[in-house]
Amino acid sequence: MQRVARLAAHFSGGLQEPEEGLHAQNTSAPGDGYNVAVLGAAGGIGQPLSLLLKLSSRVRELRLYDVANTAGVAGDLSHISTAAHVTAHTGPQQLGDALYGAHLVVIPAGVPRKPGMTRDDLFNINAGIVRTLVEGVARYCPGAWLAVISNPVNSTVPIAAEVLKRAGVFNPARLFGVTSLDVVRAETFVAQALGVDPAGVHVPVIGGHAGITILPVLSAATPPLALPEERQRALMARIQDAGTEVVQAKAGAGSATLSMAHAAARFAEACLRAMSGEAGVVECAYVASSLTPQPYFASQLRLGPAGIAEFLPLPRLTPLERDNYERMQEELRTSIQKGLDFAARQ
Ligand SMILES: NC(=O)C1=CN([C@@H]2O[C@H](COP(=O)(O)OP(=O)(O)OC[C@H]3O[C@@H](n4cnc5c(N)ncnc54)[C@H](O)[C@@H]3O)[C@@H](O)[C@H]2O)C=CC1
Ligand SMILES: O=C([O-])CC(=O)C(=O)O
Repeated sequence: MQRVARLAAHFSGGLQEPEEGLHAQNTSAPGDGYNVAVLGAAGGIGQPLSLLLKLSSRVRELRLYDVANTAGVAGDLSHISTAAHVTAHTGPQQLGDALYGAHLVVIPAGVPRKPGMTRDDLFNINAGIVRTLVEGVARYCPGAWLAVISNPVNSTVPIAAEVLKRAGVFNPARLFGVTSLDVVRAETFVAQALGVDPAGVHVPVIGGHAGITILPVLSAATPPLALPEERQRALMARIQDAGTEVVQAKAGAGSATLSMAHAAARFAEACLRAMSGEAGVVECAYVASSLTPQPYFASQLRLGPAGIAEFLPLPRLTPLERDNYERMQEELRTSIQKGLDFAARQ
């Protein structure tokens, strides 16, 4: 706790611009792996995500943070014979130790949907959780890459950005809303339609992470997909409603956790590969963007050692996709503004 006490004392006057040395503490690229913190690690997503990260040879330290039950999850995972060293951190007093020196922070903390709810119905609880955790990121690991899973992603990412801006440490190249599950689902359902192995399928998904803001660009799928328009519509709707499909199947016991853990682990691994200098890492994520009229938008990104290295141009859209793109604008704008308004009130 000593190192955190020192930092906490440094910032005791509130969130201030950290010293140059603090920015530097988590921007190096060590040869022996990276420190990854999972905030919300004891939850439905957090546990299987932490398991998958424990299996990654790129992870040096796996810091598990939650408000309860972290010790049990960490003790359990720590018996797995892989190199990643697992530590447990419970409650706000231990957030600093979980975050200090982290290269990548993944946030699945927050409440999930029940049947009949929209993702936006989670805003009132999750907005505050994300704000508090990102204040910790700003304070203890301001240079870390930050991947936000907590819903509603369309609003929680703008909140995270505002918190980081207020602390003077916002780096738009390193803040991501995780939309990989939409890509994973699109790949799965397109592979089923094509009758091929999903491993060889690629589908960009752009926009946001709720309902019609999820736009799978089926016309840009590889291998190409030639479906009548009615089947295309049905496939788009299935991908857009896939989260709800799981919420209903779980009947009150939560939302997607296992597929989400896989998707988040895939995204985290891509971040670590890019950090370590691997070329050609491309992922979709919801980020601060100037590709469209909305200040946040999910699109294909080339990741490099310092974060987003390039925004790939949006794929050419068919009239059906263009119509969906136009219809999503108002919902995306409203969700982003809701996040900005929340952050401004604090
Ligand atoms: N981006 C995406 O594609 C997806 C996002 N989600 C979202 O992920 C979030 C988590 O879902 P689940 O893991 O299923 O929920 P869960 O309820 O099973 O787990 C959430 C965990 O967060 C912890 N938590 C609550 N407040 C916290 C705080 N202040 N600090 C640290 N930890 C805290 C809880 O103790 C719990 O362990 C939900 O908001 C859900 O909507 C879920 C699936 C896909
Ligand atoms: O649907 C939900 O509430 C969880 C989620 O974001 C998803 O599964 O895509």
